[in-house]
Amino acid sequence: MNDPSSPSGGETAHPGRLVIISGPSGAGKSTVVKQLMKRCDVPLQLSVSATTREPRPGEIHGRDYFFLSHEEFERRRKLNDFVECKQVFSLGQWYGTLKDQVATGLNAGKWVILEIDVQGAMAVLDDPHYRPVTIFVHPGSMEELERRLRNRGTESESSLTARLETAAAEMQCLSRYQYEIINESVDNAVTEICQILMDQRKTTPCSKN
Ligand SMILES: Nc1nc2c(ncn2[C@@H]2O[C@H](COP(=O)(O)OP(=O)(O)O)[C@@H](O)[C@H]2O)c(=O)[nH]1
Ligand SMILES: Nc1ncnc2c1ncn2[C@@H]1O[C@H](COP(=O)(O)OP(=O)(O)O)[C@@H](O)[C@H]1O
Repeated sequence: MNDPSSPSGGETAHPGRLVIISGPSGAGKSTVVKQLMKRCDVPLQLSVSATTREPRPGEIHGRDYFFLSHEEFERRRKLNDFVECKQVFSLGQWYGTLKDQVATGLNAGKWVILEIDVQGAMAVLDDPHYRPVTIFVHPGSMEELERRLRNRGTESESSLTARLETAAAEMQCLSRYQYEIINESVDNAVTEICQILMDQRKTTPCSKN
């Protein structure tokens, strides 16, 4: 997946860009993005979101999310620290994209990946300041989605139900995205997304430096 248009060893004169990856909880977004970061020859940075939900076993503060109390999240919301923030599920948990994560990446010429829900994606699209590449990832059927969420073993029955209900609504927004990826095989999904980013990079005008 080397980019022949890259002038020298990956360091390019291309400016950074936002890449939104949305899709139902359990679609495989995190799995695909982790592989994408390793395999794709585009300078990527994953934006670490803030959330009020509890960490899952193995999740690390600052790597997977910034895990904040409701009070701290609200304080940062009032300080206008978020590009967008939403209460994603009917479980009362908040999620938000931090401005400093996005700014640091874009200023360094990175393609900054936002793994965010549909409402968050629409909020970013409404802001003329950003021209994100938008990608919707789903597993092909609701039955497969439920199987993946159950196999992951991270959700209570009520959380699982909320995620499946939200998923049905999110699928209605597929047409708002530029690209649809059906994540049947992780390898194929990664290859397809990487190709999209490399193609987009060729058409993104070069910056002055
Ligand atoms: N709007 C918004 N949604 C987010 C953000 N970070 C994560 N999400 C979304 O919140 C939902 C739940 O994420 P999470 O609790 O990690 O569950 P998972 O997607 O099943 O692993 C997913 O749809 C994420 O894409 C964010 O910063 N903003
Ligand atoms: N293509 C795939 N085929 C089968 N299982 C998958 C695939 N992609 C991801 N998974 C599994 O599905 C579950 C949900 O994936 P995850 O990356 O956590 O989804 P999301 O970030 O969209 O919530 C995980 O257990 C993961 O290992």
